[in-house]
Amino acid sequence: MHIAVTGNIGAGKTTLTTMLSKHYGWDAQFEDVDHNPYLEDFYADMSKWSFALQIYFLGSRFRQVKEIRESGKNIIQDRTIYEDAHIFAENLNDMNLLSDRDFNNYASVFNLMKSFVSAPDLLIYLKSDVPNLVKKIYKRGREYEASISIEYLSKLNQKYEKWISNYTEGKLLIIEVDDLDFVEKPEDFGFILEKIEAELNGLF
Ligand SMILES: Nc1ncnc2c1ncn2[C@@H]1O[C@H](COP(=O)(O)OP(=O)(O)O)[C@@H](O)[C@H]1O
Ligand SMILES: Nc1ncnc2c1ncn2[C@H]1C[C@H](O)[C@@H](COP(=O)(O)O)O1
Repeated sequence: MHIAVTGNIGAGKTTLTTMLSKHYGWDAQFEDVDHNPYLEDFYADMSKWSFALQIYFLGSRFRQVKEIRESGKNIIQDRTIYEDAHIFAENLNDMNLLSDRDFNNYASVFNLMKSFVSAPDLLIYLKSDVPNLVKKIYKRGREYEASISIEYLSKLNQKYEKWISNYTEGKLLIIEVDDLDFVEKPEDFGFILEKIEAELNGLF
């Protein structure tokens, strides 16, 4: 079984992925953040580094897709390859931080890869508004993310809403996380588990 957690920066994907992996004993796949050779430079100069970062994330995410296909294990994944293309790369192009030429080049590689990508059995979308995302990014305290603007997060949130409203590739569970504290409150985590189990009824 393949479950993926999706959502904007700071929504709580890594936290929930870790908790679900421990709770169910599933293997977890995380994003390539700490050893990412471009992320810090990207936040210092988005226009200069956007193409290199997108290619890096695309390769790293495709490696995960391959692993999921080959492993045969139950896997929970922190963010999907769809988000790189349909949320981040598209948004950078909209904001003129990724040129049309580079975006088209990127999109043609992504479209080739897409035929090898299977949708997760369940996609869990953590929906959060921008002030709450800002609070959680601040709480996490990665220095290079201090430059993330409200405008950038708002545009990403708009892209997420559009993408999720058109998502038909598989089962989808939307969780509004702003009034939940699944880190500190076991009942909030229990609420999420109930929703997941209702969606996966029969697969467990
Ligand atoms: N529902 C929540 N309630 C309280 N704190 C949360 C919640 N979700 C995430 N956090 C905190 O917010 C920060 C960002 O969460 P993280 O899981 O890294 O987000 P993401 O992986 O989506 O970027 C972390 O410090 C985490 O502990
Ligand atoms: N495809 C991407 N383009 C730009 N930035 C990206 C992409 N994928 C992830 N990121 C950034 C956003 C955050 O700063 C870190 C980690 O993501 P998070 O949502 O906090 O787990 O990488």
